Amino acid sequence: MRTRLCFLVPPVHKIFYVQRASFIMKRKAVNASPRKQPSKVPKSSICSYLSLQQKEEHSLSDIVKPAKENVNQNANMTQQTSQEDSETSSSTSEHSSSLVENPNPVCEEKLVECTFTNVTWQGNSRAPFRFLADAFETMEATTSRLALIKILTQVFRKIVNTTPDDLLPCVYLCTNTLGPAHEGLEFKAGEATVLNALSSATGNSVKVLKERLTKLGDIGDLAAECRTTQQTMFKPPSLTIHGVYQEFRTMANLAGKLSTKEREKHLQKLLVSASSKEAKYIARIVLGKLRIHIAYKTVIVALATVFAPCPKSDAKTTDGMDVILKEAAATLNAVYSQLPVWDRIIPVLIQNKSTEGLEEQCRLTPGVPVGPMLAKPVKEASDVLERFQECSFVCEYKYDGMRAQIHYLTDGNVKIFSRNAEDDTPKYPDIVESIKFALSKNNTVTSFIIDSEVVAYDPETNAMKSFQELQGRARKEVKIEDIKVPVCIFAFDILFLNGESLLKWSLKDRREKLFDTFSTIQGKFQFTTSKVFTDWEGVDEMMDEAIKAGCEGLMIKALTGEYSSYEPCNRSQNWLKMKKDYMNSIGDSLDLVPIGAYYGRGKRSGVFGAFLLACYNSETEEFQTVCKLGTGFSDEFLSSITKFYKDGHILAEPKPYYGVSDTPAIRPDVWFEPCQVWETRCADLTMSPSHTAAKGMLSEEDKGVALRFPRFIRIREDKPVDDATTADQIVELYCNQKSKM
Ligand SMILES: Nc1ncnc2c1ncn2[C@@H]1O[C@H](COP(=O)(O)OP(=O)(O)OP(=O)(O)O)[C@@H](O)[C@H]1O
Repeated sequence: MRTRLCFLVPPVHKIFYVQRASFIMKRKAVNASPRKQPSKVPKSSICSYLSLQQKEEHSLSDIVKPAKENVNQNANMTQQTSQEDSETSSSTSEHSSSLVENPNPVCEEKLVECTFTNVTWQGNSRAPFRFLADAFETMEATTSRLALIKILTQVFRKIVNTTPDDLLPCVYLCTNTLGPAHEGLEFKAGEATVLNALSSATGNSVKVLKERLTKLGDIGDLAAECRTTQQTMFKPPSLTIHGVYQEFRTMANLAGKLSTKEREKHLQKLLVSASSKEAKYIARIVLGKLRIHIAYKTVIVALATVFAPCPKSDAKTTDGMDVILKEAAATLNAVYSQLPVWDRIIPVLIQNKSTEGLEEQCRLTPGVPVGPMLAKPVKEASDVLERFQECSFVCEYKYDGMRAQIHYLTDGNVKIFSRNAEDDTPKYPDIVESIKFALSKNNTVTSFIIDSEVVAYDPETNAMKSFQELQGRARKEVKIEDIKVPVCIFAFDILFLNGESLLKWSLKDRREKLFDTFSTIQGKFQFTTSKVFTDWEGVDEMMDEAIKAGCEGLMIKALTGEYSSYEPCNRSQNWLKMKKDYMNSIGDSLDLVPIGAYYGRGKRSGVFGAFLLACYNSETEEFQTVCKLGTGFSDEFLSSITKFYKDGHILAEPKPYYGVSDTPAIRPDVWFEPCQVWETRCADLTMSPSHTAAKGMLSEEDKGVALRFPRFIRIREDKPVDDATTADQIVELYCNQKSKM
């Protein structure tokens, strides 16, 4: 993917290395400064682990150093990270002539020591949580991606070698999740629950704890501090990885009036048994703020390293291993994007002792949402034609609604999943009904997965309604008779039919299958309006028609050939999106997170008048500022948003993971919790000394990127904050814009 990017935008290749260099510098700065590490942001979408090749392409051989070398490394790995980073590019050639050992412990059948801890255990007991807490502590102090992968690989390898049953809970705890996204199991505990539990476990009053928390700024540090001062009469039983995970699941499953109190008791029990370090990470996990800098992609690479197939003896060179590791990571990546359920994948890995055979055993399954394919923005005909010169392409209306992946299960059940794998079925009983009608003439269908956009629709005028209308629809346990905002499904793809995955089929064949399988029902179930093209003739007219019909623009997709398969979770050039509004601007809107606000004056006095917006840097896990936003708001919006933030989303201090410059004009009057994503449009992007977005990733290293003439469009309720526009995307938009000037 990166290669394609480099091809289209040559400077980006350089940017990547500038980025790495600046990252090393930043690492040094972090070591030198007392400023806290950026913390993990809440809830990752299932897409966030992708683009593996983008940044790890040249790094895998570094992980495959001989085990002995790993063991002898200085235990304080964190101090070495910047050096390791700078050595990375030469590591392949350094080792290419020597034989390397396979990192797969199952192949080599030997125990591998961990450099970050001396905690050990036997195969007949459970893995101690202390082991994981040691790993978390080391990872927290590490920002080098390679070092993080190494530590995590050691963690997984050690567990696979001793108590493989602990691998599944370990993976969930490392990703700060309790189960697959579509199960929707959440911790359901806020700061108050943790403070109450800490108070009961340590004897400190909640008031004292709160005051201390304001000083420390981190609930984990508070929990660790409390444990250090707490004396216990009897030594409580040690915590295990499995035990902690099970306790968390029990807490999450509690429901009803007394559940909050019950949850506190469970948490108290854990905290009483925890050491200082364990308490720190327990408190953080419960609040979804683990702060160990790992995303799904790190987990995938680490697991792939542990379960890479054994090399044939002639492939035991670093280069040979590099290929094996990349393939293993690609396999695991592909499997996870089709079946994002560790409970299904990890037992197969353990049983097969390899990633081999995984694709056959872990397949796309109706009932489990697939990571949706995403699109890249384009703004000119030449971009499209350059991409699709060898094949015909289809233009479809880009509807302004919400993504819906609709599954039909063999037991006749229908499930509807959002873009973030949330189960939206209770929200759309009308869609369930429409699907059954659309299928009614075809009794050969036993199961399917289709991709579609749900749009608010007026059945009387047969017109589409705005996205805002759709957002106004009730969300929970909706009854058909209560529905006030009818919707129409616009189906555009089919991924699975009657037990067979169609992902690898060409879009042309998938569309034929889609049209053959379903009957349309006006205003309830329709196919996207689409036309096939081989050149630009007629595309502009179609764009005008789409806008007139109330759509955002066009989606442009390859019909045949290598670019036409369905790529779960991938935002590639295989799908292009073109929005009329942006054709004269940067090509796309941005989804940004408000992290602060400025009090309004004059007409806006009494409400916030402007906001400080940030993009998300997934590498450093920081929110980096990109503009002050003061236009595009209605008076009602400003009143309601002011109320929303004042009702419990204002912070006393900026989060340690907010990247904000010292420019006084940028400092907001109040800081916000990062809890919303706002779609924002702008005229163009410019380098700025006042903003920090993508700072160090472009040629002017001391400047960030800023939006010029930003304008608020709407709140993106379907996006979690770590799904906001990333610093990488900002760089790409900036470079695309520059190359067109
Ligand atoms: N015909 C269509 N084909 C595919 N996606 C469509 C279509 N019509 C509307 N969409 C919507 O457009 C989105 C594709 O744009 P993109 O992949 O960039 O998602 P996004 O980040 O949510 O961006 P955007 O803000 O443009 O919706 C899809 O997620 C889907 O919800």
